Amino acid sequence: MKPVRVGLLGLGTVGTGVVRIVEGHQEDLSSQVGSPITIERIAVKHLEKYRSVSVDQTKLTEDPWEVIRDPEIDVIVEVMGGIEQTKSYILEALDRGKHIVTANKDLMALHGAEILAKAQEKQCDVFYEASVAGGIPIIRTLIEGFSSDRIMKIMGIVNGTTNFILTKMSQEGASYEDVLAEAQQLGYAEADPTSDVEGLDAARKMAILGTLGFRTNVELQDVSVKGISQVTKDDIAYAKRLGYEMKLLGIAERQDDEFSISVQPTMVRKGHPIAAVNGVFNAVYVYGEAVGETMFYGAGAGEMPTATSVVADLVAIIKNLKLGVNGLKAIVPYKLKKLKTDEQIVYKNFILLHVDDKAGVLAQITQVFAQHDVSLESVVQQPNEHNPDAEIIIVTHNASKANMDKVLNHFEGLDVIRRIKSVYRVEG
Ligand SMILES: NC(=O)C1=CN([C@@H]2O[C@H](COP(=O)(O)OP(=O)(O)OC[C@H]3O[C@@H](n4cnc5c(N)ncnc54)[C@H](OP(=O)(O)O)[C@@H]3O)[C@@H](O)[C@H]2O)C=CC1
Ligand SMILES: N[C@@H](CC=O)C(=O)O
Repeated sequence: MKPVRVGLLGLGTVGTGVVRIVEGHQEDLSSQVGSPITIERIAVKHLEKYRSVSVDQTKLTEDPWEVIRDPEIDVIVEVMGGIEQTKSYILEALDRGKHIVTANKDLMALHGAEILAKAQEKQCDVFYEASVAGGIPIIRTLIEGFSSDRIMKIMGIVNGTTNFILTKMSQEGASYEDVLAEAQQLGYAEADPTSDVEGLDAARKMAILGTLGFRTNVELQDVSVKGISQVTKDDIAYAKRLGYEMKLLGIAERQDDEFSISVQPTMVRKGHPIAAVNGVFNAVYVYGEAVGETMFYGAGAGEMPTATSVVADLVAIIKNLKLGVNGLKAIVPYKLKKLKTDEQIVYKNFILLHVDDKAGVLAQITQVFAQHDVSLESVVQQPNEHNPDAEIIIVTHNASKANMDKVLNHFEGLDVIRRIKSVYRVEG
């Protein structure tokens, strides 16, 4: 049995897990695919760096091209990160007939269509299961498991770092900065954690899920994005008091052939299964016209969960090699996309206002909502613990984004409003 030879780009958090699984599960893997799997070359940035897994030093190189151009290598596993330079490695590897596994959502969200088209042209596989929700096999589920259905909604906690931060802030009262440092140390955060906390990482993942779920070409700029860096402990406490959990939620919704897609901190009603997803765990809720509600849950980041998905892709490629069917599974979006307008995007809102503590203010404020056709589920006025202003806490019924924007613009010009303290989407 000729071994299948793998070139690994990156030996950081995920790469280390890949080596551990390929070595630790070798017997089982090779019996599944009918050949041994060997990691032949590994590209790293710093040759001398300490590695927590033992590797033959002669396999290491600081030049990824050496791995890409090695004629002995059949499959490239890219767990290095980066976008433009990494894209050029992948395209050249495909030109050379090598199959690709990647965990790189940045690359796939921005250049997935081009890479998949090249893969099809070269009859190569490009699999990217680990790029969304770490250890949850959601990509294969959307492509294969739901091929018969029409997916109407995908809602996900798809960033482990921010869920870890929000959970620790909510359950332990921990500070944002301390928990972010812990997430970095545990290998959950991106090299630049701004993309986690500002929602970009989740937006890239939602663009991938939207493309596969709605079978259209969702691009990153189609996703409206807001991260968690402005979420305060007070906001989390208000959410809890009202019966919600604060989550960074990606939401992709479709109506007929139009869709909207966003990532934003969202107050999720306790009792919705997604409200109970804590720590580094991710969950993807999928609503299909035929199947109804489904939900997929598991670790969204970290060495071994992510490596599980990477190595599963490797196994799938080798099985295809044996059958001679590589390159057949690239998804080609079949529809032109149509984004919903702000008039068509409808959801409930939580608004916290600091206002003058005097008679008539509440009536003035509720009037603004009525004027812009936004009806209210609940309104509470109470003194503010820390200053002479009063607080008004409002939860709306479903309202269009366009009308809510009008309300908020109107508030900007109202003297009695000291501050629009917080505005969040409400789900569930
Ligand atoms: N961490 C996670 O939980 C998850 C990560 N991902 C994705 O997986 C990929 C890898 O993430 P992760 O393992 O956390 O990242 P790390 O930063 O831990 O590892 C990156 C690895 O790539 C190597 N590397 C970086 N740049 C170069 C370069 N120019 N040439 C050669 N080697 C290079 C580094 O070398 P050296 O070790 O010498 O510094 C390191 O081994 C990213 O795309 C990430 O978004 C996806 C899902 C989950
Ligand atoms: N930084 C990402 C890693 C996995 O994609 C996250 O926290 O989810």
